[in-house]
Amino acid sequence: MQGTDNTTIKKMIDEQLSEKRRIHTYAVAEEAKALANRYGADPEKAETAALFHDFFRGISEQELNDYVLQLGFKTELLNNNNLAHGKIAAYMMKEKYHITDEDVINAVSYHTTGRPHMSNLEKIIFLADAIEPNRKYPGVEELRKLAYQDLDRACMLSLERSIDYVRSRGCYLDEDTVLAKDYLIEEIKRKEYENE
Ligand SMILES: Nc1ncnc2c1ncn2[C@@H]1O[C@H](COP(=O)(O)OP(=O)(O)O)[C@@H](O)[C@H]1O
Repeated sequence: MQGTDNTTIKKMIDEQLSEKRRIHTYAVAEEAKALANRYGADPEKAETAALFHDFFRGISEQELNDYVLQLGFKTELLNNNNLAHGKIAAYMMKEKYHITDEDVINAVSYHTTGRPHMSNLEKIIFLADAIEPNRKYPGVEELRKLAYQDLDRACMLSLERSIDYVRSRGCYLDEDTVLAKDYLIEEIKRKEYENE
């Protein structure tokens, strides 16, 4: 794959990320590789996307807002690192680290929200982030199990939970998650129909 190699990215992680984020990042990378092997995706690409997914999670609010404005992201991303960090990482992967693989870049860009028509790699990164072994929240075990049984249904479950969680907190809900869920409902129905 073109661009900065995974060994170099790991050195950057060791030097620049906090211990907690480093542990989470490496755990997502291991989980993503395992899911890639399970579903026939490329483990090296899965690792690259996982290594970058939270690389810009720790930037200051000022820096975050500068990126959002400079890059022309929607204003809802201002002061919203939950939604902005993946988009910023995706941009920096291309511009600074010369990663050219669009699937890897999209997997990072949409790892928080999901989106309709997600590729297998996008689904894998979305789920690996949600189920890596350090994650502890009600229902995580059910999702862990489902992730290795049915990629689409596992994504659906996690998307539904994200929507409920964000709504319950009264926060801005990015529509990509709702659109991703609606898309998967139809996709699951379509696959069932084809298999009948
Ligand atoms: N559609 C959405 N709109 C707003 N917030 C969301 C949406 N989807 C997820 N979130 C929230 O974004 C936060 C960050 O999630 P995530 O990117 O998975 O964490 P991290 O990248 O740090 O591992 C979570 O608290 C989640 O509830």
